[in-house]
Amino acid sequence: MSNAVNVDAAKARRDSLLQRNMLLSMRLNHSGNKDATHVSRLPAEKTNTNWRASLGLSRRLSTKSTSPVAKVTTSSSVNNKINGKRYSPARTVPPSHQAKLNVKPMSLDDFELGKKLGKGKFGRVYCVKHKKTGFICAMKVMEKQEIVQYNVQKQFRREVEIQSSLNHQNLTKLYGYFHDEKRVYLLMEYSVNGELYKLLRSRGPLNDIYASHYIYQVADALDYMHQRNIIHRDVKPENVLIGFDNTVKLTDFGWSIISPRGVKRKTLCGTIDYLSPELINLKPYDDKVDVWALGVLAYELVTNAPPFEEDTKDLTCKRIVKGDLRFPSHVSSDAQDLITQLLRHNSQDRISLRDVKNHPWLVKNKPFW
Ligand SMILES: Nc1ncnc2c1ncn2[C@@H]1O[C@H](COP(=O)(O)OP(=O)(O)OP(=O)(O)O)[C@@H](O)[C@H]1O
Repeated sequence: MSNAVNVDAAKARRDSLLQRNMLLSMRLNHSGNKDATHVSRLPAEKTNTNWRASLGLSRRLSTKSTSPVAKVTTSSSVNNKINGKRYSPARTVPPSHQAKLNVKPMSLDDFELGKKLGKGKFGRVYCVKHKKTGFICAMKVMEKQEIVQYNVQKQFRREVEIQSSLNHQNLTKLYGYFHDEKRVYLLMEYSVNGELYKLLRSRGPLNDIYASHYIYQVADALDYMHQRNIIHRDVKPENVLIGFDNTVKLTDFGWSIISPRGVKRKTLCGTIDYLSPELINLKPYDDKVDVWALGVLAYELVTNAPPFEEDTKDLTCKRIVKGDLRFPSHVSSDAQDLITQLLRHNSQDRISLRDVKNHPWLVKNKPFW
């Protein structure tokens, strides 16, 4: 079998949506969990909805003078309060102001299309150049019809709102979006070296210097998100992109959720190999599911395979719940110590993200990053 076929097969196994639905149907067969049902609604009934209204996205644009690409905003604020303040990721510029600012809405004509960077479930991603300024970014192109057909308007809207509200060096920035009759275009920060997943498949396992550097950055990004009461819920190497100088960017906020502290959630999500015991057991959960996933990621970086991988998903789930964690002998004792502290069965016993950043495995390797 060729390497490409191997990579595709491995990737298919890890496909979040398929796994979620598979696990969900396993679950529904014996538990009928109400909170999980929304992830199984594929494909949807709706096809001729007013797509913009149904996505909750505005046609209006706003500008930010510091960015060469006009900042585009969503019309609706998220109906959540964080620490007593209303969470409003992006403001809408009233039409009257736009007239005064003479803002011209962006369109595809403003960009020169470059290399295709990849293809996701709901679109293709290209490297593009903003013609007027030469600004390079990644453009995700999605068919409106597919968004509505697969009933992912809500997920898409939340992804846009959350991603545009985040500003951290290790999170892929969303600069803005625009649309035409058929498609929606998202403009994002471009990561030149692609997915960590592909790097692992071609060059893994990574040595402690690279692995600890990547784990530090993802921990810092998650810490930033959790401080804003946002849980990522889909941390895995496919969702970590690599930029220049080994800077990594956590990406794909399709399963991210705003979850005020103290409020536990129940929706099932994530990729099987990265699911925490509380998710598998359908227990209420909080941001500690990301801490668990960080432990799985650290293990995968230093061994090239997730810690509980088995031939069937059922067996994988059983090993996760049992906490059957074993290390190959080449994994350093410091790495083992951190991973063990991240992969504690009881979520409250897991190491905090702040302590992750001060763990000896990271501190000792830091001078070599
Ligand atoms: N900002 C970016 N910079 C560089 N490459 C990117 C960027 N965003 C996406 N890509 C590449 O494009 C591919 C497709 O990305 P996309 O976000 O559409 O889908 P995905 O993450 O594979 O999966 P999903 O459909 O589950 O969201 C990715 O696998 C990645 O290689």
